[in-house]
Amino acid sequence: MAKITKEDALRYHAEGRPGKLEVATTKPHSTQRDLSLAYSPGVAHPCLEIEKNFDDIYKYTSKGNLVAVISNGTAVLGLGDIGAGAGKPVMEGKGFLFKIFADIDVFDIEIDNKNVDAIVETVKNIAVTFGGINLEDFKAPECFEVEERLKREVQIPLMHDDQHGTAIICSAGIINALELSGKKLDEAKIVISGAGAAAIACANLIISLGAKKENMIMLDSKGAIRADRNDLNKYKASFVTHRNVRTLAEAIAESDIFLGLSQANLVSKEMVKSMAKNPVIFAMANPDPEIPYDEAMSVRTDLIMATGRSDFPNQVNNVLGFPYIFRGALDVRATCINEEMKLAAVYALARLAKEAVPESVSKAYNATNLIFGREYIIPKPLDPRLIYTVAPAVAQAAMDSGVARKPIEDWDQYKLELSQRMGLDNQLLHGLVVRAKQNPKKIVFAEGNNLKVLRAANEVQHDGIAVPVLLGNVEEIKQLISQNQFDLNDISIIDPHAKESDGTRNSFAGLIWQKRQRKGITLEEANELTFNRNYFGIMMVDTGMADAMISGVTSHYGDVMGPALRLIGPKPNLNHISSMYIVMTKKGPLFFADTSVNLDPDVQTLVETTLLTADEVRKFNIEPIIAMVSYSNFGSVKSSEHTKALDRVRQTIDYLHKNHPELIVDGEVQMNFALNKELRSQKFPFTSLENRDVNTIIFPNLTSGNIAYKLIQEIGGAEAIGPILMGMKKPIHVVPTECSVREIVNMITIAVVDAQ
Ligand SMILES: NC(=O)C1=CN([C@@H]2O[C@H](COP(=O)(O)OP(=O)(O)OC[C@H]3O[C@@H](n4cnc5c(N)ncnc54)[C@H](OP(=O)(O)O)[C@@H]3O)[C@@H](O)[C@H]2O)C=CC1
Ligand SMILES: CC(=O)C(=O)O
Ligand SMILES: [Mg+2]
Repeated sequence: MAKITKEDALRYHAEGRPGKLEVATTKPHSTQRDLSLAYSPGVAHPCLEIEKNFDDIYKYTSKGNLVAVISNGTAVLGLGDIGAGAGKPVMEGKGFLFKIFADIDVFDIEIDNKNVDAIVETVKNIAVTFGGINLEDFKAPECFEVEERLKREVQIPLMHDDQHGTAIICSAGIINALELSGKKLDEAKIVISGAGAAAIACANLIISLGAKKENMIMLDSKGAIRADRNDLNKYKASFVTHRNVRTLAEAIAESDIFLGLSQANLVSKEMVKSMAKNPVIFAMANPDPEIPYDEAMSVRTDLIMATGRSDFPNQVNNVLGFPYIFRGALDVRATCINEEMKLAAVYALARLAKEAVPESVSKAYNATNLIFGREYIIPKPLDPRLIYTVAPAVAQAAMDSGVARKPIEDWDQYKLELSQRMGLDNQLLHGLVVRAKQNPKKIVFAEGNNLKVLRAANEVQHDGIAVPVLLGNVEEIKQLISQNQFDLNDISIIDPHAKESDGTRNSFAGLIWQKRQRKGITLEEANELTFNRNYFGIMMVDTGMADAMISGVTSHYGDVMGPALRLIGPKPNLNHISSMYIVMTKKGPLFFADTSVNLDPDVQTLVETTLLTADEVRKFNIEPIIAMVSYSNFGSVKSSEHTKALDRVRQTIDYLHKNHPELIVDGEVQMNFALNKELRSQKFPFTSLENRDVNTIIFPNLTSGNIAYKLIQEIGGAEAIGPILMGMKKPIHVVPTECSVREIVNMITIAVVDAQ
């Protein structure tokens, strides 16, 4: 990552609207009526309802999703006591992270006061506004009393994040680091630099996970916390060491773990060298760690190193926790954030780091090595799974420990809602996944040795969506599986070139020859073709050894489609096959056809495409409302020798209106009139589309269909799933070479549902 300069950071904050947050409205406000509803007189009604029943505040106001990030600026990052106003960029930053990672709205509140009574009184008095309270960057020891007292005063989730958020992430990282270094927490010698908010909380949480207090040495700005010191507050005093050490250099020698929650540049290379074998260093001071990552790593190779920084591996930062801890707590309307909820977050994070990383995360970090190991012990902040992994774990723990006032009943639905909040998913795909899981089918992957394909196979097998069969060299595939730590040990792998496949290949060769002997193919040629994995996979589907095939990541479209058409071909009543893309727009899914097969369709092909598409759309439990688009509206362009494509559309519509009156289809219509029903019904009120939302678009030819879906994918940012081949006797699907793992997974899901 390129280095960030002071100028970059200042410009980022100053340009445009200064700061990083604004307030947005959530209700219509374009008419006088809207204003009367939003404010006086309409607003009086929700006020009176809340007066009658306080819980209605969650129904009629933003309280349930609103968190206060509150600070007095006394321990801002590792910058120290810089004052309430100077801390505001950090608090706005925290609001920013709450929003982007968990869709939680934040007001940042800076309290210009260091007096504990005044702080407690202020927070207590404003708590009614909020669903939760995140205390931030209050220094120790005052922070402990502030939090303890406020927890008694308010009945909403409240947490001092520098204490507990940090402790949760640090503990998850420590669990995984020790697993890799082969050490036990209850035997580990631990040095903690810092005896403030974060340090004390981290020490306490790892103790509750098994670490021994007697194996710890804690240091503050004056050196080791020893029994002979008379300047210790009660929190520090509980960590006194009886070993005869005073300095960090003495304490760190032969230790197993160093936790830094103090200040930059306190640890030297010599100190790193002096640690025990396979040491773990978490230098978490911000913005600069106790020792820079590179410096520590240059000293020894057996070190597992983490910092609070995003520009090095293993960022231990509380951003991995607070958005999701509060999300889970708010969603069950918890009365507090208790120990059970914190531990649930620890284990959820530690577990997640061991799961295969989605391709989107590797891409976001431009990394190929995000595999559980020394350089990846903790999930990455941009991992989209965090929200639906950590938040439900916290919510469940709140319910189990009896502090949830609004328990979650349908966990699948809750996880879907979490994904939807973040725009990660939509109803249609979720419905398909549920259906696929009910009856997972055997899917053969022609390109079993491709990493993207393997990742997709790993995901669908793990999620129970499909039973993958991989084609390719067994040794090569097994090596890729183990290198990438995919959970695919029991997967079936078939190598068409292997001796064991001879029998299957011979029978496929015979079948191919039977099908193609009058098309000039000899038995020898047929035999040769069976070594090709696309032919082999197609024949597996043809003979029922698999339910569907996916290929295309490394093959040309024609190299898969050609043999598929020749060997399997269209269903008996059809002359053509056709293809469809599902384009996921903000307004819901749109079905586009034909996008990939028929270049210049005649009327019969257009009719078949429309009927096939209608059938396919119904499979998603959606009634197709079909517009046949063109550059003309219902006859506005006169027919001539230059309007052949348009005339074919018109003839198709005539045919469908006569022969399929049950189908809701009309045209020819321009795209804007197709998609905008108000516009359409004003100008063309006579159409059989009536005042309906069109969800299916039939294009006059492949050129326009293909351009349209790619345009909306690139410029509109819509996700597109396809091409879904329609009309084949058996399902064969060809994904585009540039497709992502997510697109392959989507395609497999559809293939499974198609094959059910
Ligand atoms: N990575 C992450 O996610 C997080 C990192 N942090 C970082 O942890 C650090 C501490 O934050 P926080 O606990 O909130 O702040 P506090 O002010 O509560 O604590 C700071 C502690 O650091 C100690 N300290 C200062 N100088 C030294 C020194 N030379 N040697 C040893 N200890 C020293 C202080 O000692 P004394 O008691 O004597 O003053 C104090 O105990 C900050 O750098 C912060 O950025 C915090 C939260 C999250
Ligand atoms: C990350 C954070 O909260 C801190 O450094 O204070
Ligand atoms: Mg902080």
